[in-house]
Amino acid sequence: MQIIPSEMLPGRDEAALRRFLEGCKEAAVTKGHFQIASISLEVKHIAPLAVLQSIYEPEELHFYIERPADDEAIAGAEAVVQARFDGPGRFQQVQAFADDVLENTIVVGDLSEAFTGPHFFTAFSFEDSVAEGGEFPAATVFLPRWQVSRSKGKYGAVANLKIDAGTNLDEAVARVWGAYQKFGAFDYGNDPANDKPPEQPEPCSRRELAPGVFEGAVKQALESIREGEFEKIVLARGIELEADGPWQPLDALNRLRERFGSCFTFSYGGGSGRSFIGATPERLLQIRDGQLLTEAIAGSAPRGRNAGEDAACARGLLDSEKDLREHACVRDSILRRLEQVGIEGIADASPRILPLANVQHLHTPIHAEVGESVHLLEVLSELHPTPAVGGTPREAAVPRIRELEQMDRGLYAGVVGWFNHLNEGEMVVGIRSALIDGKRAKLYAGAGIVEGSDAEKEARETELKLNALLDTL
Ligand SMILES: C=C(O[C@H]1C=CC=C(C(=O)O)[C@@H]1O)C(=O)O
Repeated sequence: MQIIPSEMLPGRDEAALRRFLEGCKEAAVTKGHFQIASISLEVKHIAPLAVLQSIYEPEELHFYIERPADDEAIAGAEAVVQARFDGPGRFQQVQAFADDVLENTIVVGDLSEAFTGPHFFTAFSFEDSVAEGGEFPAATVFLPRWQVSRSKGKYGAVANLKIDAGTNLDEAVARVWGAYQKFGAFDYGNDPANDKPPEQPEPCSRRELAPGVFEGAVKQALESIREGEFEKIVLARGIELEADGPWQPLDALNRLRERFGSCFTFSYGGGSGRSFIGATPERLLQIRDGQLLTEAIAGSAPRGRNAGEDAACARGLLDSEKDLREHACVRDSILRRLEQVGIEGIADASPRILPLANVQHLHTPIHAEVGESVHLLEVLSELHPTPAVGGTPREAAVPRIRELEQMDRGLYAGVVGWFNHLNEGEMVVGIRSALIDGKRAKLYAGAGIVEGSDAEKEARETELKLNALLDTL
């Protein structure tokens, strides 16, 4: 990646922008390869979700992630370059694709703040491969044409353009200049969608994706655990809702982020009119400044109706031998997997409580230092799926999941997130999520099964987890 000194910052005037893009075109001709021109600008207050909503096109790729508690949000829309992969090598393929794009990227602008420069957005399904005709590919990666972000009181906008020998520079300049004017002083009042309150369709039917399967699957899994086939497996159930009108995924997202401020609220649109949205508590991986954060979240209890009942539920969870065992499976597996890629994770010996609006969990944060030689996607490929959504041992448990659940998980319990050229990124686990497709929404929730689990109780737990999305939709 080539970085042009920021004094040459285009966007402050159109002539400088043209000179920068002319340079990119010359590079494209010389190298015989398209160049990505990436322009980063600090802008005045901007609300990434509102901007995304104003440019949202169901047929275009988009990505959004926010954790209100961190005061950070990033949105990207329209793919300037994209790729899809399938199979066990998908993480490596995404990395190779991004490396190739970055080799041919020329960056200019305000690069000192978070979320500046080009960012890649990704979505990985739970399984390595998806069946032909699946709703989303097993791996998608794209570099957006427009990216807007908020990070601790700073706001940024990035435009990425693909420039080759045939690019019409007048059009390219007009496009970026127009976007700069728009994002530089974004006018929320200009969006006709803001004139009326969001319309919320009413769900009119609900059906199980695999009727009558869940509790039987838990019993079968317990049998396999007793026979020593595996120690833990996470089994999920899915429901499909149909509404009297199309769901508005970004309106739903707005409600999710209000309710689940400590969760990662995300939306990924695959360009087929479908959106995968959710509010997940689970960070699979964050790397920034060479520091890695991940966490074990497993073991669940309801929230109480008052402080006393809530504390009693929390105490019950912290004292539950079964939940502690279920949790330890996840923590120990993450530490082992990190070790496989030469990373020493540091974790407390006993978990704490993570309270969410609808449920509470056992939680162990894990942190580590990562050397420059380990790529984020390499760590990701080792970690996914953790036993919080898969099982232990992974090789024995994960292949049984589809057979026991009798449904396709798709992106549920997969991974969504972003990464950049600095080997920084944030990847979260796609649980507490819904796949929205017009009037239809598929919602999934799972529960960890270990010796001592009770099928009925686990079914109730999945109901509690489903509520996160049900209440919102
Ligand atoms: C698989 C899910 O939750 C996982 C994450 C946290 C706690 C879990 C549990 O207690 O079973 C699950 O492992 C889900 O919400 O669909």
